[in-house]
Amino acid sequence: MSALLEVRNVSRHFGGLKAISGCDFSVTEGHAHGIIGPNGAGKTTLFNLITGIYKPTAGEIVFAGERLDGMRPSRIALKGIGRTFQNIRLFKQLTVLENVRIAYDSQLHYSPLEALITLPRMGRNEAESIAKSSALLEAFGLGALSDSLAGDLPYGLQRKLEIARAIALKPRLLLLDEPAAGLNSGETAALTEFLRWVRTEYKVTLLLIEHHMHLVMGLCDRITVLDFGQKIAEGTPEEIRGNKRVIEAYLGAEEE
Ligand SMILES: Nc1ncnc2c1ncn2[C@@H]1O[C@H](COP(=O)(O)OP(=O)(O)OP(=O)(O)O)[C@@H](O)[C@H]1O
Repeated sequence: MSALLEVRNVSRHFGGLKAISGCDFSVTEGHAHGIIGPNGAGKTTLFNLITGIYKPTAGEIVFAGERLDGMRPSRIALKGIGRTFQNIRLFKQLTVLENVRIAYDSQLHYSPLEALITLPRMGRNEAESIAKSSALLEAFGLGALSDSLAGDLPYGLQRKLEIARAIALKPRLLLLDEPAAGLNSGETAALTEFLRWVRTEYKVTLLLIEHHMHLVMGLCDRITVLDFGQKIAEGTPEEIRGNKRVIEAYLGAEEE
């Protein structure tokens, strides 16, 4: 299987702080790939580099054979990289359906806001975006909640909705920043199954940052471990579980 994403010798410094230093790894198409590491290791910075929020200080980021570094975030999203955030970013005052429609409508030639405000002009496009959004919500088990306000959903379902909105844009690669944050162990187990389903159903490669080891070990084909901005290990869940440097990095973090 080929590499869908290649991070080549990437660094990002903030003044004197080396948030990411000479980081090298690749994500195989079809895999679920985990990024783990203690707090402040540089995981979110890495996501911000891949999605174009930050430009690398050095190095290259290649997606499907094309250099991404230097491209604007909106272009990178159109290339097929979706993302969910550590702190869920939904439009909480809009309904569940509207949250997904915004994703579909953003692919049309008018602005998402226009799409929601000037409804009579939309005609066929409107009907189509509602139908597609409704079908996606049904598939995600959120169909019955279409008319609820997103902000009224329990936390776990808000996470699911954020993933649905990302999937609406048909990404080839989906970046998930701590998808199990704030979930209990039962909910985390359900999320693990759910992400497995998402990967297969929508043929999407997953790259996820996560602290819940059950999820990482249960879902990921490969894991990259960061500490102080550097890759300290990479391998299968079994290899990572027994890696001395990884154990030391985590024990060090616990002692602090
Ligand atoms: N925009 C920024 N300006 C200055 N420093 C930053 C910036 N973004 C991140 N950093 C620093 O870079 C380092 C890595 O931060 P980052 O958020 O990437 O870590 P993380 O591994 O995602 O941590 P956590 O698990 O706590 O989310 C930290 O020391 C952080 O303070």
